[in-house]
Amino acid sequence: MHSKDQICYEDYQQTADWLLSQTQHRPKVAIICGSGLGLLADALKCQDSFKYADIPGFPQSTVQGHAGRLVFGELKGKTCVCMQGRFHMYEGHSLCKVTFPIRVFKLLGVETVIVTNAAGSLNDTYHCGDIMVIKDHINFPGLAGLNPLNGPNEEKFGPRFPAMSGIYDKHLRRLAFDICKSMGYAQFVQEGVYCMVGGPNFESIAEARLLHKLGVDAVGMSTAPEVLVAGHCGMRVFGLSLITNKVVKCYDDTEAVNHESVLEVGKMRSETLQTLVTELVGRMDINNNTA
Ligand SMILES: O=P(O)(O)O[C@@H]1C[C@H](O)[C@@H](CO)O1
Ligand SMILES: Nc1nc2[nH]cnc2c(=O)[nH]1
Repeated sequence: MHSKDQICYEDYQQTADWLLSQTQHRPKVAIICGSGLGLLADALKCQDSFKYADIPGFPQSTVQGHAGRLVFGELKGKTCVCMQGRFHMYEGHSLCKVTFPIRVFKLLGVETVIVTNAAGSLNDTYHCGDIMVIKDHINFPGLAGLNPLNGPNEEKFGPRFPAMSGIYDKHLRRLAFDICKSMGYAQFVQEGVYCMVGGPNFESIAEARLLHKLGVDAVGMSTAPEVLVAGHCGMRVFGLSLITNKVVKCYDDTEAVNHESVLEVGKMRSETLQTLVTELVGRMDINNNTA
């Protein structure tokens, strides 16, 4: 490792080599579980799991609802790796640390990354418990210069100036909608724009109104950095937001969001999300290699 915040190619490689020496699984798909959505990992068969604390070079989860385990296993015969708990900028991690696992996944041979998160809705037609297929994002920290790709570009991963148009794979989005229709989920599945803010505070009313005016459908505190880094190294990206609350936009509204209620809605929808992700992985076009 160079300086505290600078991570070099060999650091990612060391962690990947360690994981490859500890498991026979050779994942093609990585799944990142958002707040309260860690139960997604329970669907994996033939599991090998590792606490983040035991993985050389891995950051640590500090947020309630993020177990801090990396789980390898099979979903519908496809080998996956699942992060039960992600890292957020507001925990004090640098964005290189937040996205460290993504580059490790690339070196493990992962080709598709599925990101999930808990988010508040700005779109008046959305309801608590809705699932939003992410069509695109607005990355506020990124627009302000806080970007995991800052610093010397690591050409072995990708280009200096990666495009982000079409980053959320159209084919997978369409497939997700087909699955939702056939499972009877269509009435609570939406497609929209996710916005990342830094957190850890939830939005003020003026901020909520600003996001609403900008056309944001759902707001959260994660996802965009992981998606940037996955896109930079050529991985296919699919994203889901679980709408855990409506963002307060009215000064007369006395309700206030809290993390506990976010986790509660996560629990309520965990089985549905598990089914959707399992079916999606099952119907994905990937080559499944084993060690
Ligand atoms: O990891 P995600 O983005 O799902 O977590 C969201 C944003 C905050 O970390 C937390 C707020 O309850 O949920
Ligand atoms: N920023 C933000 N993150 C969330 N995560 C879950 N709900 C919310 C919300 O309302 N705002």
